[in-house]
Amino acid sequence: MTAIGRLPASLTLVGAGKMGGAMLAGWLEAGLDPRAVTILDPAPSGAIAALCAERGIALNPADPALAAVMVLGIKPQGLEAAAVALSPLVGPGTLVLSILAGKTIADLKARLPGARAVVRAMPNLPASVGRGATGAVASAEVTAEQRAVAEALLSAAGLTEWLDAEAQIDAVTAVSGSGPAYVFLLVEALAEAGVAAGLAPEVAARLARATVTGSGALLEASPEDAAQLRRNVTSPGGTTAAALDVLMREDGLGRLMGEAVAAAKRRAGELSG
Ligand SMILES: NC(=O)C1=CN([C@@H]2O[C@H](COP(=O)(O)OP(=O)(O)OC[C@H]3O[C@@H](n4cnc5c(N)ncnc54)[C@H](OP(=O)(O)O)[C@@H]3O)[C@@H](O)[C@H]2O)C=CC1
Ligand SMILES: O=C(O)[C@@H]1CCC=N1
Repeated sequence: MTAIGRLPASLTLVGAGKMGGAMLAGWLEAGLDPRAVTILDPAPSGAIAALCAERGIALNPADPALAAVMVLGIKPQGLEAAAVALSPLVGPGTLVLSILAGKTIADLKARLPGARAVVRAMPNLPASVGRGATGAVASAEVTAEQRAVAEALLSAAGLTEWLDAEAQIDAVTAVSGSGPAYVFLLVEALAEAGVAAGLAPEVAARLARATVTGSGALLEASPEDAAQLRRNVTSPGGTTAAALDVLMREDGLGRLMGEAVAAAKRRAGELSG
């Protein structure tokens, strides 16, 4: 990937776990200077420690400086405890970019009193291969320059959708933030069903995985929408129609997905505060 837009002059990543680490990889690939990055994480993984050593990224410096951008990649439940140490690192010119599920812009400002400009974003894990989907919303104080920087950072991970209202971000969390887990569960369930139908477990696992990755690739390459692609597989009176009669019945996948997304959205609301 080549440089995309206005990457920040300095960036502090707080919490370089699964999601923060994935985003960091995308930023470096997009051209962010590793010497402009500081990572704060009390127990970084071996991979992050090795990356920092290899690329000259500052890891847990004794006296971290104010940065143009502070990315919060810790768990929502850890915000309150982390905020004490982070507050002095947030100045009036700092853009706080949070990926914490549930934590509102007001929550972030309450925990980090120096924060003015806040972008609340919800990425997803395919960011680790540059194929993420992110929803984002900016506080009123975010300048055009800061928004361009946020756009560059988020777009390094893939698709970015700016939202009209912060209230929508819990729905984004429930759909695309958590969504990759639903897809991986589909692979697991399809493989298990294949075993029940008589396949060897390894064969079923390989077929299920290739079916989902192949369908994703087709969905991306095709101008047709998902419903039409589904119809393209479904021969009248054939095997797919028999399966879809089960999946599309009233209490089928649509209802289950609706309940699942509603539960995730509800949980995001519970994580606020
Ligand atoms: N995983 C995903 O697919 C997505 C996650 N998110 C959001 O990303 C955030 C992180 O999730 P995820 O990456 O899965 O979680 P991880 O546990 O993998 O990453 C969090 C990291 O933060 C570290 N950490 C804990 N406390 C502090 C602290 N005080 N200062 C600095 N670092 C700290 C953790 O260390 P330790 O392990 O030692 O606690 C860990 O390395 C969450 O808020 C989540 O809502 C958003 C979208 C998708
Ligand atoms: O499960 C979670 O809470 C986080 C947010 C979206 C994906 N993972």
